[in-house]
Amino acid sequence: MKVATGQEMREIDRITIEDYGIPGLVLMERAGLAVALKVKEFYPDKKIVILCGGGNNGGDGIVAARNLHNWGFKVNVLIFAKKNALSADCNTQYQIAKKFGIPIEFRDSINERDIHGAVVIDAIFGTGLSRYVKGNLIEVFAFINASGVPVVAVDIPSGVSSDTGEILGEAIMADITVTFGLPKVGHFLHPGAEYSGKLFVEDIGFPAELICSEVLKVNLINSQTASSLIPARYINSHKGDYGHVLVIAGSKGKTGAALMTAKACLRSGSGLVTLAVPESLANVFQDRVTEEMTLPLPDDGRGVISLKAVDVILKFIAGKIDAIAVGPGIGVSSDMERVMTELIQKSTVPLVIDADGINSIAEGVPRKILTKAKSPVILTPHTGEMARLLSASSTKGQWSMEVRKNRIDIARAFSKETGAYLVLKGTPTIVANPEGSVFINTTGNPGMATAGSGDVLTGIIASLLGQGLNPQNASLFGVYMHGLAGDIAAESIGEHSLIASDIIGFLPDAFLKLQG
Ligand SMILES: NC(=O)C1=CN([C@@H]2O[C@H](COP(=O)(O)OP(=O)(O)OC[C@H]3O[C@@H](n4cnc5c(N)ncnc54)[C@H](O)[C@@H]3O)[C@@H](O)[C@H]2O)[C@@H](O)CC1
Ligand SMILES: [K+]
Repeated sequence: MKVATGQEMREIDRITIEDYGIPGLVLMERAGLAVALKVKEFYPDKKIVILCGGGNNGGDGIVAARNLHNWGFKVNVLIFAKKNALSADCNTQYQIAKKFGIPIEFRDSINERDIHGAVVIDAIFGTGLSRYVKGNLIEVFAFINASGVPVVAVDIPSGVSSDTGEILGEAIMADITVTFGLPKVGHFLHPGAEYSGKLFVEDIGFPAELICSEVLKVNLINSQTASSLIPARYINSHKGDYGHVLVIAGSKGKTGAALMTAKACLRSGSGLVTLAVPESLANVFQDRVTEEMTLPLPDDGRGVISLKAVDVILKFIAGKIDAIAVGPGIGVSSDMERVMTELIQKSTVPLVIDADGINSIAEGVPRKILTKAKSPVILTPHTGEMARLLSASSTKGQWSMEVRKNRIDIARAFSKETGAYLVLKGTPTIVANPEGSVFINTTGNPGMATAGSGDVLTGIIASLLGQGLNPQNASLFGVYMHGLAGDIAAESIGEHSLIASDIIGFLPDAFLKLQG
């Protein structure tokens, strides 16, 4: 499913009205009706207070009020705008609502009596929010939030930026948001996602070719996306048909990361997994692996692989390996930086680069090297690693803030610049491809913020690459399944106790759930 920015949605509104000839008032009728129906479904016996702005979001609110009034609900409309400053369509709805005898007041404040025992419909600002909320509206929004009344937001909670999910000054916290045509980016990025509550996307008649248009570059990764990407299993097949993944991971003190990456590969369907580890630790691994094979790599004597490992790896992968995962727990050294430089330029199979693999690039390899990659590369940084990739160390703090605030733009720009696919882990995880499209994941929970969670994701994505999914699909399906397994784990054992091996443990349930 596509996701729109505020500006894209306004353009869809405009084309629908001007080029297709559907009047704005018709769209507004359907929008307001959709909201009223949701209110009736969720709050059938309540008094309803509709807070409206003077724009078209307010117009939707007045239509909702009229329908609810017509169905016998007790409704009150409070308009937070000047009477002479209503948009044309909002004013039309205001005039109609007056004829229906609906109580309407123009206000600049609100009190306990207004909302006591009521459900509030928030129709103050929608996609037209263009600046910080100021003055008395700050108090109105804060008062609604503190009151604890149920809130249904029209299109997007007032005060939330449709483009970034930022709170512009203050915002109303909704239990339910009813949006139209397409979800907006601000519904999924934080804190907008928390403010939106449960989201419903209602069809109000926008032309399908507009809301499915390739011009829209932000997409959602949901169960439909994932269902369409499940790698096939064939009756007449053998392990060689499901890919052989080489996991290059682990160093002294960080053996668990390597093992989890390899295990996640196997649990995601790989036919064969070889774990390449520093040779001084080979015995440690030998004792702990079960289904995996091991490949000892020359190391520097301190349990971190040395530059000589490159030749061993390149020789090993020739004609035998389908994908490589490199980085979990591997350590950072000047040799590792050179190993990464060589691998990126010489690997004949796709690479998933994570953790210390990313840190090595950030520390000592100009990221330009990624444009010289011989095979597709997927990077899977978390916020801190992304900041490191983008910054000189002196500006790391500033970049961390930037990555937190601007996840979509940062991911998109990096992928376009380097030609690498980017999986920017976080809440939510964003996938970006070099053509400028981005994908927002919808699974996952705070319980997954735990050591090793990223190593598991790396293993899943590498496994999918090995099974023949292209880098984009392996990333999309991988992040969805990782989050789904985490969600099932959280349902079963709670978020607090969730550890990374639980995510691996619940991968089978995730596959079963997706397959219905
Ligand atoms: N014809 C259309 O374009 C349709 C629009 N729809 C609804 O209309 C909404 C968009 O309508 P509008 O573009 O009129 O915009 P809004 O109704 O979201 O708000 C615009 C008004 O708020 C003012 N404003 C913006 N930020 C402010 C701030 N921080 N403080 C004070 N005032 C501020 C603007 O100057 C403008 O007067 C959508 O979210 C949706 O609910 C739907 O009815 C479907 C059709
Ligand atoms: K709103």
